[in-house]
Amino acid sequence: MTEPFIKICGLRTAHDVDVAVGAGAHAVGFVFAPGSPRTVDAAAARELAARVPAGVLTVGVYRGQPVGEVRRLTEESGVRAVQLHGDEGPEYYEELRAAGRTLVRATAAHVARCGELGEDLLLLDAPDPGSGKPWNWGSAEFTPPEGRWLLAGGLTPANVREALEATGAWGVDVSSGVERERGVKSPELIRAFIDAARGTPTTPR
Ligand SMILES: O=C(O)c1ccccc1N[C@@H]1O[C@H](COP(=O)(O)O)[C@@H](O)[C@H]1O
Repeated sequence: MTEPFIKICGLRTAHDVDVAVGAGAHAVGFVFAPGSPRTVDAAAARELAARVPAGVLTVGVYRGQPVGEVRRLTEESGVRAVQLHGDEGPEYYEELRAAGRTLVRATAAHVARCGELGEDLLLLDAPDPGSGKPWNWGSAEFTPPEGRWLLAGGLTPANVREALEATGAWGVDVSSGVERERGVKSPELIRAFIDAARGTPTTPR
């Protein structure tokens, strides 16, 4: 199995960003969706994103927000990718594509293949994103989509490897499973998650 793409989401402190990047995350996420314990504003995200090297993707996370608001927060923060957790249609995706962003479509629905709405990456998530609750990715009824897709929803250092092997996902995304309390990241769990996703034993650092 090749190394999976690993995104650590819901980061709010410079230290957590440095830990995730230093441990080998391929992407880091900043939540702009209102009502989350992880929500940051554009100015805070801009400072955090400025710490991230060019080879690591910065992602703004949105849920059901008007496209103008998504464009504004994305431009003000400088994040390179947009992750959409709503029921946006192809025109919405097209407008953001024209603005030059990488597009991540997040959904709990069955999707046959990545790219149907013009997205670059598909993210299959639980119905209640960011809740830490898993879904039935391990069941016989789940048919993985074609193309590049990320698995999220209730992943932890203890189950991420099994999840990757069971589903064949191209990558994984996590928030709750690397927190010591809701909205507060644990550097140790971030490192353990990345090591586990890669299939390497965790070493104390
Ligand atoms: O993290 C949030 O609070 C959030 C809020 C609104 C939309 C998406 C959100 N996070 C996404 O949810 C999954 C992580 O889920 P879990 O906590 O690991 O179960 C991931 O895709 C985040 O980007």
